[in-house]
Amino acid sequence: MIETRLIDGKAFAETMRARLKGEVAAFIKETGVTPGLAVVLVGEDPASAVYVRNKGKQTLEAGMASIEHKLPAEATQDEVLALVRALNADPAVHGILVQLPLPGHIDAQAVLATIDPAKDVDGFHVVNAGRLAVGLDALVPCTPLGCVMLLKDTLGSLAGLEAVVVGRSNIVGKPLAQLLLREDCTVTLAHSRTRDLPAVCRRADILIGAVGRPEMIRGDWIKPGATVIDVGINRITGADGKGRLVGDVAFEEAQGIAGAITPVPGGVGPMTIACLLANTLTAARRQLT
Ligand SMILES: Nc1nc2c(c(=O)[nH]1)N[C@@H](CN(C=O)c1ccc(C(=O)N[C@@H](CCC(=O)O)C(=O)O)cc1)CN2
Repeated sequence: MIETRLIDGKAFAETMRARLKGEVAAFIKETGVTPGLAVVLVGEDPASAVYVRNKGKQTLEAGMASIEHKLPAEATQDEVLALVRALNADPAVHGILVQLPLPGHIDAQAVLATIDPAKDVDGFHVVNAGRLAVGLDALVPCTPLGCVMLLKDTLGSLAGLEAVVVGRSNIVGKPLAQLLLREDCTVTLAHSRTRDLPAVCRRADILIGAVGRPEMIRGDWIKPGATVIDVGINRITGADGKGRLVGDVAFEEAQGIAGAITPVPGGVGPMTIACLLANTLTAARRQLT
């Protein structure tokens, strides 16, 4: 029986944030400029409100400036676009993030396309997605970046490994596939229409669940010894009537089969904000040179 190792994203992210704090202080000393991150929240989605609050808190703890803009759920598309344009023009703002999901009446693609690519610390603008795809320097989406950091910390070189990413979203699946290609993995991007998904997953040395379906990936879909990264954060009600968070992978079933696995919570999630802070410092550096 394999002893499954836990990949502690929470501890990794804490170490990363402590290192960043030192780098931010050195940057401020050298340039006299404090990196600024502006976060835009539209509406009252409770989970989004928590993420935005945590982003603001961790931005300040890292020694950067945090600028929060909260718009009501009824805000119009023009109002959101006008705010993004004002942030593009503000020299004190080096990173801009519009919290997703946006209310249904707002065209998220149009909003993301309005963010200055140099300030696009989420890496969602088509310019950054395109630059990543062709191997140029880009601001890279935070969750996929965090996944690759955890993988490299766990496995060392990823070259030649079979990676299967389950989920083809623009914010996780597609950029993660690009990043894994950049690490010389052989990448399969699987999705809801993939034929015989369990068999495809069983080929993976690296298996990534990024599909947003609670515990869809079962223990017997995992190749013995594989490294499993669970991006899913699903709120479910347990048999006891209490709410809890589960990932896209059946965590208990994976024990004794996977070589290593990220938990939910405490795995990939904390890496998202740590990578956002790293991207903000990168964006500030690039804007000053
Ligand atoms: N503009 C963006 N919107 C969204 C992104 C994003 O990267 N950019 N990602 C998610 C939400 N998100 C950050 O925004 C995020 C999700 C989860 C966590 C996290 O630390 N999760 C904890 C559990 C927290 C909980 O109890 O709910 C964990 O996994 O341990 C941080 C950030 C969608 N929107």
